[in-house]
Amino acid sequence: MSTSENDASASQPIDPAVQAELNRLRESIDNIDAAVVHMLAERFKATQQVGRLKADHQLPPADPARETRQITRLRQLAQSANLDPAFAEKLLNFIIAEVIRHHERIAEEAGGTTTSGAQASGAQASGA
Ligand SMILES: C=C(O[C@@H]1C=C(C(=O)O)C=C[C@H]1O)C(=O)O
Repeated sequence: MSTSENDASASQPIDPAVQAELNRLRESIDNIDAAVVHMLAERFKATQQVGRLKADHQLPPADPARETRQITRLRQLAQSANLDPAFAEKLLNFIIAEVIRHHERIAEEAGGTTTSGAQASGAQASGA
């Protein structure tokens, strides 16, 4: 899509008031995106520690019962925040699948088992 009518920068100038509003909203989006990145980084720091703890004590990388509780809770939070619960569930499954990969790698490096259990891939299979 090189010269599309959908490309605002390629069409006629934008009304300055509209441009100002767009800029204001985009600043807010940029701040939110930065917060999401920082919060995810903190979450992964915590999950890496969980991964090391599990590897040290020969616990499996995935905990499907915990995942089920989290998904239930997150769907409820999403609903009360007017966010699509299905989207919230997909996002959490996507993140958890990555965490489990990290835990498997940590266990492998520690010389432990890589089996994460039948439901461990449930996070991946159910939409991530
Ligand atoms: C972080 C953990 O390990 C895995 C990852 C989870 C997560 O990212 O929230 C939840 C459950 C586990 O499958 C944990 O057991 O708490």
